[in-house]
Amino acid sequence: VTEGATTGYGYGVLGDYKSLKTYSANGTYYLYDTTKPMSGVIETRTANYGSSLPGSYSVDSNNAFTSTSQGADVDAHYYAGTVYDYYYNTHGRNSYDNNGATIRSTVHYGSNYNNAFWNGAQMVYGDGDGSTFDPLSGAQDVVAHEITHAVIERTAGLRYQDQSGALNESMADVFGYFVEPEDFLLGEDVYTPNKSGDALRSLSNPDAYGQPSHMDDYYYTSSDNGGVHTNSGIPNKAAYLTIQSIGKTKAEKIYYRAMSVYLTPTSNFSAARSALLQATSDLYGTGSTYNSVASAWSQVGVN
Ligand SMILES: O=C(NO)[C@]12CC[C@H](CC1)C2
Ligand SMILES: [Ca+2]
Ligand SMILES: [Zn+2]
Repeated sequence: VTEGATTGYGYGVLGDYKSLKTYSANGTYYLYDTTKPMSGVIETRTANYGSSLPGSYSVDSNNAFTSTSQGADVDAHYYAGTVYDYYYNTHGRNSYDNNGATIRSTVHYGSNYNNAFWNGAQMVYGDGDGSTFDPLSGAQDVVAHEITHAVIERTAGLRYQDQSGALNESMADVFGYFVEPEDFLLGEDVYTPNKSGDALRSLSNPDAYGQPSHMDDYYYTSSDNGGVHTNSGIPNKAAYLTIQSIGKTKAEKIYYRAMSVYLTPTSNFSAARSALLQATSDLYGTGSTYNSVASAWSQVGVN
């Protein structure tokens, strides 16, 4: 009986063909990728529309994950692999813990669940209700957003409340862009499947989706941990302005260094500006690049 790493294929949430790193044992194929230079693996599971985690392995009898219900599994697995590759190839980081930890994802969580989250140990994705969301693993920027929450937990540890919480959200969105830089939108591939041209958030125009893009419009609220998904618009806009002025290649190095070296659990927006400027100085000195970062944060009212 053959056992070991295999290559299968499947169709993602949007019906797109994807090659998959699978594992074969006892005539069953698993979404279980052993090919990365990590001590762990990339594994994808299903909660089978329930809420107990981690659920059972996503399997297939012939290594062809082609049924409609397998789209969420296919994309969670494939995009987890691309996000792993991004952090390893671009920043030399080996998984979210920088020690090759297994990246575990569970899809088909709950019923018509319009959300996704990192629960401290793994990724969890709902299928959406087909109106607000398609299965959420169908968006590479969402998968990158979630895995970045895990990275943040192991680095800056930004407390999920008020300004540090909004920074946490913003860093997750910004790395969602760095991984999927085709637009400055977040979640557009799975958000409102029956409506085109919209998204969950925009880095370039936070205001288009009800987020502030300047400190003057900071939203003081007790809900959503102090509006973490609203006030993230302010650092998101600063990131957009930074990327537009110095380019993605420099920006992602600055953001990764700030996240992994300088930010702390209680960093607020002003501390983020300082962390990013310190990272910029470390990497590129205090010339035009430095001035561009400073200007971006001044333009959103953070000094
Ligand atoms: O921003 C988020 N979590 O903090 C979202 C909400 C919908 C997408 C999946 C998870 C992004
Ligand atoms: Ca996007
Ligand atoms: Zn988030």
